[in-house]
Amino acid sequence: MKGITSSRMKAIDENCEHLGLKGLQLMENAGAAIAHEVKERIQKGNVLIVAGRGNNGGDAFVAARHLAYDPAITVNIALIGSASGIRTQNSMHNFTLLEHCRIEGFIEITDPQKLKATGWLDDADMIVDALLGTGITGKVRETEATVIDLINDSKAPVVAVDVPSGFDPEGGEFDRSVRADVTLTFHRMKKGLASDHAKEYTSEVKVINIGVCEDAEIYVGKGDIAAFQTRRRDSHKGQHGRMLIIGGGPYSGAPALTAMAALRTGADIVTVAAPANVADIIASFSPNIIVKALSSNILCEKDIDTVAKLIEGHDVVVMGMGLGRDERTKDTVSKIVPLCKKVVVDADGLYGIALPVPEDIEMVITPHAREFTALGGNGKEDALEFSKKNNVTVLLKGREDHISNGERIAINHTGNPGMTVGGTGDVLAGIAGALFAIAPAMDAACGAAYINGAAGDLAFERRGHGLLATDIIDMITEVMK
Ligand SMILES: NC(=O)C1=CN([C@@H]2O[C@H](COP(=O)(O)OP(=O)(O)OC[C@H]3O[C@@H](n4cnc5c(N)ncnc54)[C@H](O)[C@@H]3O)[C@@H](O)[C@H]2O)[C@@H](O)CC1
Ligand SMILES: [K+]
Repeated sequence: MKGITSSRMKAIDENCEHLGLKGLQLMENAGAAIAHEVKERIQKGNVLIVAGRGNNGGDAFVAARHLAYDPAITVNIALIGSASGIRTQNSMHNFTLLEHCRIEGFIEITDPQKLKATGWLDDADMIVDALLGTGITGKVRETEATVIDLINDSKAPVVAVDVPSGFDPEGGEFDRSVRADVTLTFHRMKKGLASDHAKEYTSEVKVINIGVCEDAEIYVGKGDIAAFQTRRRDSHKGQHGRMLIIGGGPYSGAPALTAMAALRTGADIVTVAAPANVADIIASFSPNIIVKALSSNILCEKDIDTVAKLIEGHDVVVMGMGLGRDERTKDTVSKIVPLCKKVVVDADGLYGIALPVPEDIEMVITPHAREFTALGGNGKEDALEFSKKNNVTVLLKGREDHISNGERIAINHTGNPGMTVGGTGDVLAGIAGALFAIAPAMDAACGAAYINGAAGDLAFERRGHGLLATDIIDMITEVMK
């Protein structure tokens, strides 16, 4: 069973919130399921809840409330850190409710020895491990590290909440982890829990339905762009994407639109490699665009060395807009693809690519229905099948956009009929490239479809059916605020 990443889970949670399903409701279901599991395993006795200060701990506070109502069960709670340090509203809400419940003992732990001294670890018939969930970052720090060791030293069986604390939900290296007797993970299997080495820490993994709305998963929503809306304070130049556009020749506006859209999406550096006849025109659109002139009036084989050097200095290539369909250009496009690690192909570029895409290249394509058909995707074959068969992430544009990486399909509903004007596809490719420079292909394609459509909807509010591609670019920052 394949699992999902923590960021994907976060996006689903946030989409639920925007649909009106509160995180508090999901937390209630998660906590109730933990309590249910504990009671399945012990009918009476002492339960020790070890909680951290994030939502993972919040789930356990809910479980504590449910368990404390049972007269046969005694609940002790060890909170790592202090109550004032509880980081989320939902967790704090559920913590506060415990004042009105029959909790036997409560202690704030800043020194792990204090937990040892309570004797709770020895007396427990069951431990609920809710120190760290999908919010873990980096190596486990103190006090948590020693508390994990203490839980592992205890003889009591352990129910892990979402993931065993310390375990990397993404499947990467980790320093230490709780060894659980059962792991209750919420909504979907997490990527790390599905890995080969996981079982030693998780034992049996039960995937618990916590009532997520299906639409939050199928439709692209605000949650899908949340990860692109924040930046670390210590960010440095270039860290948010260097993008190379290969476009222009017969046309000059298209690559300029792509470049401006990418910059407004947050790309740090955007370079356009364009045929000599249009290079100066593209540069004249904006001083923010770096332009490199190619050898002649169309992209051709002579340009490959220049392009290869440029590719090395960029995270992602976006290719196709305004290139035209000269046979020499199509042939050159096909020779450039193998030089790329990450590439978005749009418009005329789609006529130069060979499918399936080799394993070591990550490609996003952004065809409309006619281009999709030209690539061999027939109307009946949906984006999912096509994507799987051809090792490519597809963003199939239409009244609703269908996006797939061969594993799942997402549908985007933002956008409006005003966006049939020329240039909107170039804008979309620019947004997709900027996001792909810093994120996995599927996340980038979903985010781009949403942002492009939502910016188009804002442009429509102001301009109606007379909206222009440049109006959409102007609205990108509003959507991403
Ligand atoms: N709507 C939602 O967001 C839902 C979230 N759920 C729960 O929420 C969890 C995720 O919650 P959060 O994002 O608040 O994160 P967590 O509760 O997993 O962890 C965050 C806390 O851990 C600390 N921390 C992070 N890395 C650390 C390290 N290496 N060493 C020591 N401390 C560290 C942080 O300072 C923070 O206090 C899930 O695992 C799940 O249990 C569930 O309630 C279901 C609904
Ligand atoms: K946990």
